[in-house]
Amino acid sequence: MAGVTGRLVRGWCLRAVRSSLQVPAQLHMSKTAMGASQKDFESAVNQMKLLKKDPGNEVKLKLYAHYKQATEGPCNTPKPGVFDLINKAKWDAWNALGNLPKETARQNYVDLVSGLSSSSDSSSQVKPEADRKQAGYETLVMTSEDGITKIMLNRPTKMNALTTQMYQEIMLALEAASKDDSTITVLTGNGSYFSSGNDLTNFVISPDELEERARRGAILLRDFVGCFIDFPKPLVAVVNGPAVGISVTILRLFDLVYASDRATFHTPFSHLGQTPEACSSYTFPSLMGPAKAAEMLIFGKKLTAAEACARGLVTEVFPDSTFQKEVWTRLKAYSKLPRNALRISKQMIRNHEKEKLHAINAEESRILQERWQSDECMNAIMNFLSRKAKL
Ligand SMILES: CCCCC/C=C/CC(=O)SCCNC(=O)CCNC(=O)[C@H](O)C(C)(C)COP(=O)(O)OP(=O)(O)OC[C@H]1O[C@@H](n2cnc3c(N)ncnc32)[C@H](O)[C@@H]1OP(=O)(O)O
Repeated sequence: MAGVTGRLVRGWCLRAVRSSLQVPAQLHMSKTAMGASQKDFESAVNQMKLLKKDPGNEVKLKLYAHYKQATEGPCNTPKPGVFDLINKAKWDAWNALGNLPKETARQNYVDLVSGLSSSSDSSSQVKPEADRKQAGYETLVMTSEDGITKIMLNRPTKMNALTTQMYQEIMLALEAASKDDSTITVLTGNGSYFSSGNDLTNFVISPDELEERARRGAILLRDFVGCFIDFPKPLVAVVNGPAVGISVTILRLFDLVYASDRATFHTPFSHLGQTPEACSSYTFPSLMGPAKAAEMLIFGKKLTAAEACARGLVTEVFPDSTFQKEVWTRLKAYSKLPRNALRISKQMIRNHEKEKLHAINAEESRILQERWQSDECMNAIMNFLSRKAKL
């Protein structure tokens, strides 16, 4: 199951697969001449319920298809509509099995689950060390050293695209950083990107869930941005590579923005049928003037690091080859400055517009809640997922 179908199902949670894999009570417990018995099959289904690690969407689709084939035979239900992405992916997977005999499907299902269980057993043997390092975060690496708390986005293979879980973990990390004894808090990215912005698979949902998910998304967005507006200590963005969408607009809520000369700054909201967030509809025009803000926020012009610096969005640009060394040397020196003075000065600079920013944040989130339900937005997401268009 490669390409488009694989992509269409991201965001489909393990719980949903587990529930679609429940064993009907009337199944018999007889051993067949061919491979796995009904009992083996049922115990594989039960094992799936205990699986701790998400096996990924391609495997989940395979499991779903083989479960359906094993219990109901060949797919003979109507094909779901084109916008019903998840059910269509599931239907495609089942339908692709054609006339595969039930017994073979059952055996394949048992083999798949047994492969998953042994790999999750072996990974659990090496896990404790990794867990300690991550201190409870799955999508971030958080460290505190030399008076600096560093929050590193850690999905390098997905260009640090921000999943729902990631927004929540960043909020928790900021809350912890605001209370720890560090002087400065840093946000950066692992790998080649700072972040490619909102993970577009956050939008992979069935049509009947759209309204509720848009409502919850708007609340999450408002709370997420609110954490940056209220953050009490100096907050620094170490922009190690390209930044897209909300990872650009949020930068104006940081106190320092250091960028590698490899970084670019791109806000393709209109291309996605969406509108600005993170208070950028107010902060960008006030920072760079309405004409330059329009070029970015309405027309999606991608800026180089030097251009972003000239527009006041970036504090300073460093050559990529010396970026990490220069930035961390600078930050370590800053972190030795008197902690309370830094904190109070930050609050004096920021407090003037805090209330206004919260109001703008609420309004932008409300508008986006509507946008996410629009055809323009849906079509743009479909294009990305099917890779007809790259931004
Ligand atoms: C609570 C909700 C709040 C919502 C707030 C709203 C925010 C608005 C925004 O942030 S708008 C911006 C959204 N982001 C984008 O539109 C970027 C989309 N991604 C791309 O255009 C490209 O991936 C790229 C230019 C960032 C990188 O291109 P490149 O060719 O170098 O790499 P790949 O495309 O092959 O990417 C590698 C894998 O990473 C996946 N991926 C990258 N970015 C995203 C993303 N934003 N959402 C989902 N997935 C992303 C990509 O699909 C590849 O995965 P694969 O290897 O499994 O195919």
